[in-house]
Amino acid sequence: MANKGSINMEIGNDGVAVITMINPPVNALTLSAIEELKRCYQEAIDCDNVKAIVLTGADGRFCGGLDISVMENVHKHGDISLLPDASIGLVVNKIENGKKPSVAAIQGFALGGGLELAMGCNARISTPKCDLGLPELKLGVIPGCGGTQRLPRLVGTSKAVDMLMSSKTITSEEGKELGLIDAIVSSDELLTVARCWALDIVEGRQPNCNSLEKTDKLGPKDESLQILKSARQSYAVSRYRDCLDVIEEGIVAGGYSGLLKEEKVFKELVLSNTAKGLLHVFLAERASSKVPSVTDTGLKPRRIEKVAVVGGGLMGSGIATALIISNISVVVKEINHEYLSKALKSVEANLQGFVTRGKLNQDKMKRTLSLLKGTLDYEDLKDVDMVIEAVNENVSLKQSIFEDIEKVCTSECIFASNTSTISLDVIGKRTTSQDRILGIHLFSPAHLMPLVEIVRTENTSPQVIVDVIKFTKILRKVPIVVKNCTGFAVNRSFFPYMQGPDLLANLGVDIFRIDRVITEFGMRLGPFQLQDLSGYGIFLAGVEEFVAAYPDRAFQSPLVQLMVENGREGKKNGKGYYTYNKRSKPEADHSVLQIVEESMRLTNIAPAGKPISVTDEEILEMIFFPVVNEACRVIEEGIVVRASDIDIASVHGFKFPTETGGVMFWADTIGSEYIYSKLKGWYEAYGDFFKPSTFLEQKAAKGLPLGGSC
Ligand SMILES: C[C@H](O)CC(=O)SCCNC(=O)CCNC(=O)[C@H](O)C(C)(C)COP(=O)(O)OP(=O)(O)OC[C@H]1O[C@@H](n2cnc3c(N)ncnc32)[C@H](O)[C@@H]1OP(=O)(O)O
Repeated sequence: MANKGSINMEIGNDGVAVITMINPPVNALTLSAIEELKRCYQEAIDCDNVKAIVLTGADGRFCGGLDISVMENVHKHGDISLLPDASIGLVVNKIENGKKPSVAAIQGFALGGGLELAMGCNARISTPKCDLGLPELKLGVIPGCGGTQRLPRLVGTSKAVDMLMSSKTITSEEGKELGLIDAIVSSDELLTVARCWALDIVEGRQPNCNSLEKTDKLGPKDESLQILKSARQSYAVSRYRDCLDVIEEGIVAGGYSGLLKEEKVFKELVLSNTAKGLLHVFLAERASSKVPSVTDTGLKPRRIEKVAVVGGGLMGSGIATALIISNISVVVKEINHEYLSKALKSVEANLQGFVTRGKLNQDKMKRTLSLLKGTLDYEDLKDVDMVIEAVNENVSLKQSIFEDIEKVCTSECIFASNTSTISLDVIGKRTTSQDRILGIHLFSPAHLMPLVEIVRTENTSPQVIVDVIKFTKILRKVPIVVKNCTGFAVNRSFFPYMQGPDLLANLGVDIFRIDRVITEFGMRLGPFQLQDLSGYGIFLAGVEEFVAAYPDRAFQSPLVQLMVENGREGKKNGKGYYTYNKRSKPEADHSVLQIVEESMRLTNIAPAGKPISVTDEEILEMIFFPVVNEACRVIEEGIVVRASDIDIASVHGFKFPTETGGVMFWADTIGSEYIYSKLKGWYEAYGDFFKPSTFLEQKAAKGLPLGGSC
C-alpha cells in the first residue's frame, strides 16, 4: 500500500489499482488531494501491472466535492490561480483519457466535484440509497469539473437541467434508472464488483463508455435547445442562466468546448459576491451548532423519541407536524375536546399541504399521522422525553403548566417553552427542574420555517442543550443557541426593521417607494406589505413589547393605530396600505397617504414639516443599518455565540437575502466606519432610534469588521 496523504493507492494481484480518497468527514477534495489523485492515476497508468482502476472514498462516503476551504482561500486572496486544475488536468487527462479504464465505487454520497470525478469514470457502481447531485448553484457557482457536460450526456438534458437548477440530489436507485449508475450492490460487494467491472471493460465484456463523447441521451439538438430555452424563462438569476449557457455550448459545439466554457464561467462566479455570501451561509449554518463549553465537552446527545406538545393552536399544531414528519411520536395535550379535535385536524391539514405540493404521498401521510395522539390528561405525558409548551404568552398559565408537567414526567424529561418573549426563568420559577428548562423558539409556520432559537438560561445543563441541538438536526432545522432577552436574537435584531420604515414614513418618505426599495434589495415583501399580511394586531403587540424592553431607542409611531381607526386591517379585511382582492395581486392604495400625513402631523419629526429628500440607497441604509446596530448589541451582550449566528437568524428567520451572506456579513462588505458615521449623522438629525451602539462605535474606531465571518 502506497500512502499518498489523503489519497491511498493499492494495487491488487488482479491488476486493479484501487485509489481511495481519505479526508474525513466527507472526503472533500483539497488542492493536495487533487494533486495526489493525478499522481496516483499517472502511477497506475504507467505501471505495467495495472490493467484498470477503481476510484472510491473512505469510511462509507465517496466524496463531498471540492473542499470548501479552497474557495474560501480564493475569496480571501481574490486570486483564482489558487483553484486546482481538476477539470482538464485530472478528469479529462488522467481519468477519462488515461488509457486504463476507471470504475467509480460509490458509497454514501457523491456530490459536486465528487460526482464529477465519478462521471469521468467509465462506469459507476453504487451501494443502495446514495445521494448523488451537483449542488454548486446553491454555493453561488456552477460545477467546475465537467458536471454541466457529462450529466446531460448520462441522464438526458431535461433531468440534468432539473438536477442542476434545483441543486437537489437523487438516490442511486433513481440514478440507476436514469443511466447515471451502472449497478447497485451491497457495501460488502462494492469493491469486488467494481474491480470485476473494471476488468470486464478491459476484456471488452462491458462497454468502455466515455461520458463526454456520449450523445444518445442528449437526443435531437433542437429538443435539447428547447429544454434550455424553457428553463431560461423560469430562471432570472444570472448564475442559473450562465449554467444553461454552458450546457448549451456543449450541445452546440461539443463536450470539450463546453468544458472550456464551464471552466471560464466557474472561475468568474467563484469570485462573485453571491458565491462569497452563500459560502458564508453554508459555513455559518454548520458553525451555529457548535457551542463552546457545551458541544466540545464530549457529551453525547440522548435520543428524543417521544414529545408532548402542550397547546395545539397555530404554533402547537405546526410544531407537532414538524415532529411527526421527522418520525418523532407526538402527544398533543389540549384543555377540551373541541380544541383537541381542532389541533389534530390542523396537523392533518398541514400534512395534506405536503401531499398537495408533492412532498408526501397519501400512504406516507397515513403512516406519519399514526405517530400523533391527542390527550386531555397530563397522565399521558408520563413517558415522553420532552415537553414543548406552546400556549398563549400568559405567564401564570405557562408557570402552572410547568408545575403540572413536573409532577407527571420523568426526572430526565426536558421541559421546553416556545415562548418568543417571556423569560424562561420566570416560566420555570415554580419548578425544581431549572437545569432541564430551556426555550425552543420556532417560527411560524413551524413545520416549514427552518430556524430554531434554542434559548438557554444560566441553569440549563449542557447535556440538555446538546440533546436539543441534535433534536433540531433530526427535524432538519438550523439551530442557533441564544441567551434569554426580550426578542432573543431574531426578533430583537429585527425589531428596528419594524420601526425604521414607520419612522421614514413619518419623515415623509413614500411608503410604496420604501417597499419597492426593500423588495428590489431581495426581501420577499416590503415592510408595509408585511404589516398588512402579518396583521396590525401582531405588529402593535410586538412594538409595545419592544418599547417596554428597549425604551431608549424605540420610535413611537401612531401610523398603524391610525390605520386601525380608519377601518383598515390589512389583508384581513382586504384594506391596508394595499388593497387585497382574491383574483388579483395586491395594489397600492394611494388614499392611505392621507393617513400617513395625519401621522406625520402628530409626530412632527420631519424637518420644517417637509418630507426629507433621500436616495433609494439611503432608504435601504436607514432601514437596515439600525438592524445591524441592534445586532451589534446582541453580540456585545453575548446573546448569541458568534456574529455569524445573526447571519443565520437573519437569513432563515427574517428572510434577509441569502446571497448577501446575512445581515452582519453584508454589513462587513460595507464597513463598520461607514455604517457608524451614517447612523451618527441620523442620530443627530432624527433622534435616539439611530444612536450607534458602543460595540459598533468601537469597531468603527479601530476600522474592524463586525465579525460576520465564522
Ligand atoms: C469544482 C466543483 O464543481 C465545485 C464543488 O465541488 S463545490 C462543493 C460541492 N459540494 C457540496 O456542495 C456538498 C456540501 N456538503 C453537504 O451538502 C453536506 O455537508 C454533506 C451532504 C456532504 C454531508 O452532510 P452532513 O452529514 O449533514 O454533514 P455536515 O454537517 O453538512 O458536514 C459535515 C462536515 O463536513 C464539512 N463539509 C461538508 N462538505 C464539505 C466540503 N465540500 N468541503 C469541506 N468541508 C465540507 C462541513 O463543513 C462539516 O464540517 P464540521 O463538522 O466542521 O462542521
